[in-house]
Amino acid sequence: MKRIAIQGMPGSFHDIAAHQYFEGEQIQLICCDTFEEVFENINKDPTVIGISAIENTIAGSLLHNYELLRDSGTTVVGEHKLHISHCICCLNDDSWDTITEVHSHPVALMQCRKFLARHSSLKMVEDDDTAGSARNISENNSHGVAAICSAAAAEMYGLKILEDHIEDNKHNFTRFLITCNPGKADFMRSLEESNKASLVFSLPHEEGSLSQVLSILSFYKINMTKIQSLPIIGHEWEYLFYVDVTYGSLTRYRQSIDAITPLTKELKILGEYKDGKQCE
Ligand SMILES: O=C(O)C(=O)C[C@]1(C(=O)O)C=C[C@@H](O)C=C1
Repeated sequence: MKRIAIQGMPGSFHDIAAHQYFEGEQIQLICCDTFEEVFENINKDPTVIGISAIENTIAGSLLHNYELLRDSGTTVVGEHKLHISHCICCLNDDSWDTITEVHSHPVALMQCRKFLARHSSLKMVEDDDTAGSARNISENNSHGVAAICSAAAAEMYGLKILEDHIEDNKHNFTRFLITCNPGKADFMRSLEESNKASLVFSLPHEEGSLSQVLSILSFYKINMTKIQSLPIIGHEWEYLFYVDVTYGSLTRYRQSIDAITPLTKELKILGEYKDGKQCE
């Protein structure tokens, strides 16, 4: 039985992602309130696997999770891309006329900005996760409160769906990273089958330093799929670059890493894994 730490309750999108990624396997969820707790669980017990959202196609990157990933010393061993669709739901005896508040995870609220602008009289309240918002309404019999969550979570907690598919764009996907203790990585994925890597490095403040790194990656036929810069706290105007690359040849990828290492500072490989398919 695999033990999977997620941020959120049963019925959250992390729960859905965990069950899809480990389809056909017996899993036990460790439901955490925060992403910090997810990484703490992996560090406390090396058999625990973590799943953390890292970016969404409407709301953008979950920047703090990049930092947590780097600082935790855990390794990325996989990814999962999940189609996200939200509904707004409430108690059975509530309706559009009686609800005054809407609760959800901040990233979920961001994905429904246009919908919420059309319902500007609703007070928005940020919560730990989408399913937790639904569960609270149900458990506390919260009249006048609605939740934004998946239709599955609405059903799980016995709530009535007022409107479905309320996200700003139907092409709404969240990418989740599967992380574990570095010593367990080889049990979780085969390096030979890997075709994607996540790296982080900083660069000297010199002309063309980033473009040199990118040129080398291109020379080795390494495709950069994402670049995210984040400030280095305490070093004003200096940045860490989080880069995702895909490759057809592990050898060429390794050669490219050897070639860029002297041009970068603090280069760290966060994980080498197989790219994830987009799932409904
Ligand atoms: O609240 C949930 O259901 C979650 O799983 C969290 C989360 C996130 O962290 O981005 C996951 C996927 C969606 O993008 C919205 C929220």
